[in-house]
Amino acid sequence: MLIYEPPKAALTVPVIDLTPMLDGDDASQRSTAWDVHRACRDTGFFYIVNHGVPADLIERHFDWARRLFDLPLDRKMAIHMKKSPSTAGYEPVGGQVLDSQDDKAEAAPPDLKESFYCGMDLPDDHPWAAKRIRSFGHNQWPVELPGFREHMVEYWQAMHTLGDRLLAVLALSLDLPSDWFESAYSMPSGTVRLIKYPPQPADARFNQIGAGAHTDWGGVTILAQDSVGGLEVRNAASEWIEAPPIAGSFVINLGDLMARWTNGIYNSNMHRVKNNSSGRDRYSAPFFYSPRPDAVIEPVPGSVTDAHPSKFETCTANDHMVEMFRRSYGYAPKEAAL
Ligand SMILES: O=C(O)CCC(=O)C(=O)O
Ligand SMILES: [Fe+2]
Repeated sequence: MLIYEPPKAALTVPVIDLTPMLDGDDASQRSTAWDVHRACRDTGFFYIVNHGVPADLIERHFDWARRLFDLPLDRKMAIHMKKSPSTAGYEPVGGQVLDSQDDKAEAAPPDLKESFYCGMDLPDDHPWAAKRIRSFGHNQWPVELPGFREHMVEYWQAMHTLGDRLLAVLALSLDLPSDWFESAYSMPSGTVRLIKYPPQPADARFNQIGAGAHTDWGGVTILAQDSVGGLEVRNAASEWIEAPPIAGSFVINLGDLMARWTNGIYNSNMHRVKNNSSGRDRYSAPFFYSPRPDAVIEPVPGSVTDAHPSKFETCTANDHMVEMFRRSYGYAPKEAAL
């Protein structure tokens, strides 16, 4: 368990304008890629603006999140994530211990958040849904909220498009062709998550906060946060700093698989959430964009040298994600073989 200490207020998470990736020339794309390179080596976090996702889609996303979490608890429990073979659905408060990466350390208290997951919306008999892997089908929708499913599918698609744009700039930032990640992201694992954090309660347990310190497990995370604040990130000097809300932005951070892919040159950094506001719930909406489950994660060309030998064992994307899920939720979904 990592003991909570208050963060510094320095804004060192850079803001990167994605305009060149939408309609820029080669030189402006390379310059953006270089900004991304520096951010990924340093904190592994950056904000993006001018990303091409309409503001009203993001606004509607938060409206649906509020409507979902406002449902009575028994209605939300009716779609508990344990009922889905792909773990899609509702996670009640206390359902996850995000500060669980080091499974030999003293156990941390559970997170003070509730959440909802949905993955790629597939029919149950689709070959990937039949494998019962996280993020592929078996979504559970709240019957009380007509239109919720259609919205989530629309948001999923928008994140998929933006995710591909980010992978292109990440590839360029590593001196690779812009389509380098494409084959690993055919039939990708994409998960929309909605999260609600109540204000930090006075009677919380020792070191208990909204989301305990953790790294993300997959490829790239695209996070929309509301105006409340509370996201904190560990910087290159291992100090905690705030990543405050910036209107119209997404926070981008790299997950463990991207760190493995780059042999640790890029950082999948620790972050955590504490809602210090008085009386305001905080809502956030990450999209986890990860390679296809059977993608073998080996260091990209140029990332292993004599001076920088290979740091990680080769694994499949799914091996790592399942293990991290098990550590934080205390169970592993029963999957078919890949
Ligand atoms: O709510 C946030 O700002 C971050 C959430 C997060 O880190 C996660 O879901 O992995
Ligand atoms: Fe996270």
